[in-house]
Amino acid sequence: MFGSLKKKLSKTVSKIADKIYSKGNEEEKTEGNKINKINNEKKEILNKKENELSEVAQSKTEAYTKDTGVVAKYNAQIESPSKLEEEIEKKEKIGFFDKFKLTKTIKKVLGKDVILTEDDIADILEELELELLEADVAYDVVERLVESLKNQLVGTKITAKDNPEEITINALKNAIKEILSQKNMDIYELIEEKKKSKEPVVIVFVGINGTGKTTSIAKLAHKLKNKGYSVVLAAGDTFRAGAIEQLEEHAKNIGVRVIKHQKGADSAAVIYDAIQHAKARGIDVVLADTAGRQATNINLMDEIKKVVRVTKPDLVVFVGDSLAGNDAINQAEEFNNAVNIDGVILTKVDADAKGGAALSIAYAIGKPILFLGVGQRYEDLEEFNVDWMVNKLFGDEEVKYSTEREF
Ligand SMILES: Nc1nc2c(ncn2[C@@H]2O[C@H](COP(=O)(O)OP(=O)(O)OP(=O)(O)O)[C@@H](O)[C@H]2O)c(=O)[nH]1
Repeated sequence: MFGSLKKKLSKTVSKIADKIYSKGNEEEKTEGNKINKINNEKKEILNKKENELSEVAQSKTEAYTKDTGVVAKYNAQIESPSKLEEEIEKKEKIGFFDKFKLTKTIKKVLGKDVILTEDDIADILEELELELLEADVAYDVVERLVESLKNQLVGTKITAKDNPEEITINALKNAIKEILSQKNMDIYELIEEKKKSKEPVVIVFVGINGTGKTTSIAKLAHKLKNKGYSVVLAAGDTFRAGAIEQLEEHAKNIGVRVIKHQKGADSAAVIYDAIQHAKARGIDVVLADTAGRQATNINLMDEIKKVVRVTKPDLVVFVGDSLAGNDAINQAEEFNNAVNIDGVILTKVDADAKGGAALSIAYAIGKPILFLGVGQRYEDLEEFNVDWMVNKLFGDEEVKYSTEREF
């Protein structure tokens, strides 16, 4: 899952890390040259001073040949180089502060401290932009991600003790967390809340044809039932041939009831009846299917507005097909404008190598992804949260999903 996105992000990590190392080496190389230069200069000074001193000592010796004590002093100086060096350092005022500066320079040079400039990573970020667009990540999301990466990396000091790969991965993780920072929604909390007032939670599923609404309803019913909640389904897709029978098949497999009318009946009426049924029997959750519709079809969009107006659901969930990439994002925006989506279920993520929709859809409409459809079995519905996504994108394990079909 998210295979190609994962590869693209790890490529960026290694490119930026390489840039940090090479810049550090450059600095180290430059600093290395500086050290050699300083050492050579020092050697020259030492040699010059040594010659000077020996001339002085020579002339002194001549002048004071009588006084051997003095000669011994000068000889002693020439004999002990460290003493000589001290003498020279005093003379050439290398002294403590100069020494410290020298050490400091050496420290900076040896410390490989690196501060990335915008130019250092401009090409890498440009390449990342293209790669993300290729993975169907929405343009605004790509811009936001790259901007965040730049703000975190440019101008920040990276020292020898830092690990450039770690620095870059953390910056990318932060950028992705920023993009997926929509307020999360805990469906179980909502159910517990409504149970207190003996009211069912009503969830209406909307989306275009074939995205996986009916299937996702069945998977969620399966999940809720396993968590001990009672569920009833509303066959609100009275339009598509076979939709009611498909939902009945799922209901039978999972062991829940379906409230249905005949084909062509009013969708809002079916859902309304299912709500009354749930209230009368103290059922916890009503999951309402609706007919798939193109967001561009004004009449069908008016119908879904009526369904929401009449049934007043607790949640309107948009079901998007991750394989549709940017189209899924555009559809989510259209439905959100029409009926104010509360959350998203993104289906067929198991079959979606790109992964761009998962990164973009929540950002595009400012609403959280609630679940991901990851296969064709009833348990193939993953609860979505940011850390889970980040772990999938940067974790080591290769996630393999079963290709079994249960429906
Ligand atoms: N691999 C995979 N297939 C899925 C997933 N979710 C749904 N599908 C398949 O997608 C196809 C369409 O699913 P439906 O639930 O019938 O879609 P729908 O939105 O109800 O379709 P309409 O009733 O036409 O609106 C079916 O073959 C499902 O098995 C998923 O997460 N992974």
